[in-house]
Amino acid sequence: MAVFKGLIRKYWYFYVVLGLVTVIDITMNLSIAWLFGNLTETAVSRNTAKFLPLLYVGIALILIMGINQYVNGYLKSRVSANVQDELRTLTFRKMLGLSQSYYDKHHSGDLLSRITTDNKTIGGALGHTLIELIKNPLMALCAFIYLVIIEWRLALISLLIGPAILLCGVLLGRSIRERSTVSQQKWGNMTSFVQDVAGASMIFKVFRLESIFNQKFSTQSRAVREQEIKLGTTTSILQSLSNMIGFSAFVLAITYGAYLVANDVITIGSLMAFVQLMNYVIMPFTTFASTWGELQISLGAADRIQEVLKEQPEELEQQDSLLRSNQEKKDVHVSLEQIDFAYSDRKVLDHLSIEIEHGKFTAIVGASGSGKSTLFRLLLGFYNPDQGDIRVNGVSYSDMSLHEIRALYALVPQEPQLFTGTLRENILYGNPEASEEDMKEAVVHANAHLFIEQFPEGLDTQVGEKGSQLSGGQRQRIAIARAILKKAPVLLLDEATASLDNESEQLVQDALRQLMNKRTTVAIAHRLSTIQHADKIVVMHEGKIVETGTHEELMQLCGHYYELYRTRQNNELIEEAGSIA
Ligand SMILES: Nc1ncnc2c1ncn2[C@@H]1O[C@H](COP(=O)(O)OP(=O)(O)OP(=O)(O)O)[C@@H](O)[C@H]1O
Repeated sequence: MAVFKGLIRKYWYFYVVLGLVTVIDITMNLSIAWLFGNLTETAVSRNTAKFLPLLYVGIALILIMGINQYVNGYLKSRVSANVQDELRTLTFRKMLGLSQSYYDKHHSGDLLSRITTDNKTIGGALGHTLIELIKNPLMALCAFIYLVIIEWRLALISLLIGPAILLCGVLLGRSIRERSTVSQQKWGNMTSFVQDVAGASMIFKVFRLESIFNQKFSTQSRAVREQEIKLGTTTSILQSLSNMIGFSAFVLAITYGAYLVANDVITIGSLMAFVQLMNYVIMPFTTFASTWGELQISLGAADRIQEVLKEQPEELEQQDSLLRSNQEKKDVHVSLEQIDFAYSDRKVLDHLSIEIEHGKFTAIVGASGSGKSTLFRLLLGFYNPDQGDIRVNGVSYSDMSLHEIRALYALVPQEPQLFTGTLRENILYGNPEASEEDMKEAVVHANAHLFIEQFPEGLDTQVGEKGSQLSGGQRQRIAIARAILKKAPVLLLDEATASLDNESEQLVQDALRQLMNKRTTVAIAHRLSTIQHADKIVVMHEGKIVETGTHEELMQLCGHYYELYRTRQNNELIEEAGSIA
């Protein structure tokens, strides 16, 4: 509801004009009823002189009605488009500010369906349904007053239908809203599934998952269908009850009207005007069912958008940051002190302490699931430690804003994560204000110029969805160029070369060496051959640090690192032999 109220307040002036247009519309409708009555009276009294003036009045009424309806339609679609734009932008902005834990728990497809389908429903409601809900009772009231003037006994019959139809609406409205919310949730699940599958075409083709996915999709689509049928059933019951009540009142009133004409209580002209007016009284009530249903559906959609809007965003800015005033950001020393961290109740990091020294290369190694990526997530401020502290040049993360924390790092993730658009756009995401020279320098340092020069459109080449039109090594080098351009004091590398062949790896390694040169670097490494020259290697095991030292020191210990090194070296040799063969 809060979503609705805010938007109505914002576009109040549209609603005022629409209110005026509605009043003109009602006046025109009542005038048509008056015209019918008069024309009939003229015909009965054979007063042909009145025909022409009445015809002119009719033409004028039709013209005014036409213009008014155009203004009405235009304003409604404008409100609807404005509301949708506003809400979409608001939800998207909110989405960008959501915490990492929100993204961990919610599927992106569900967010997509809220921003698109739910948003459209709300736009329709605020542009159309709401006006109808105001116009219809007003129309019924005015027509009713006119009816009272013509014949109060007939008017009383029409009065019966209002409360009866409203009662049905109230009784069935809640069920419509609930069913539509469930239906939208199921739509969200289905959209998420389609998004997953469409983004993994190579996997479903290679693993021949077509029939399994077909089955899964059919199940989800059926679930949507069944929910929509349930929703349709309830709205149809409401619709048919309203129609039955409305038409019963109509038949009753016409019969009684005919009786009054037969007994010369009212004229035939009054009966004609009455029939028209009765339509205006009944129609709002019969259409009330569908408009009320639409409103309930849009309230369900508003609930789903409200759920996102009321999520607590990350606080990116913070007043009085100690780091800003204290330190020269380029010389960064990061200390992780006795960090404990758990996802829900599963402890992942246990009393973890690491010193990330300025200008040094720190490598993190350890078995899969030992908590290396989680450590990065904490460094980037995606999660707060449950215990312990992270300090930058002695300043605690709790005294820094998230903007400042994230400004400290450039990240080359394991999956390069490019965005649809050109190479240039993707590289500039590292620093949108960078000059053309800086960008080109970053491209050269990342060894990306070697392949970009071969593309006819150079930096303006489209990369495709998530960079699908580039090779793995090319994507990595674009991600490295993006990281170089950020010129952040600390570089985080997450197994950046793990999935590449030897040639690509060599190019990427060269690029990384450029990037790491004299820069504080933390790298998660699977290929231990790439970190032998690291200033410090931290070995993690089940969330704890079990060894720290240089490659030589750790090899002499003959402990975890030694074992890891031997196992991985064997694997790398096997891989190399495989690639040579
Ligand atoms: N968002 C999450 N919610 C709940 N548990 C998670 C989440 N992310 C990771 N985990 C769990 O935390 C543990 C550590 O995961 P993490 O990704 O940090 O390990 P890792 O050392 O980087 O592994 P790998 O080398 O395989 O990438 C794992 O047991 C994993 O299942």
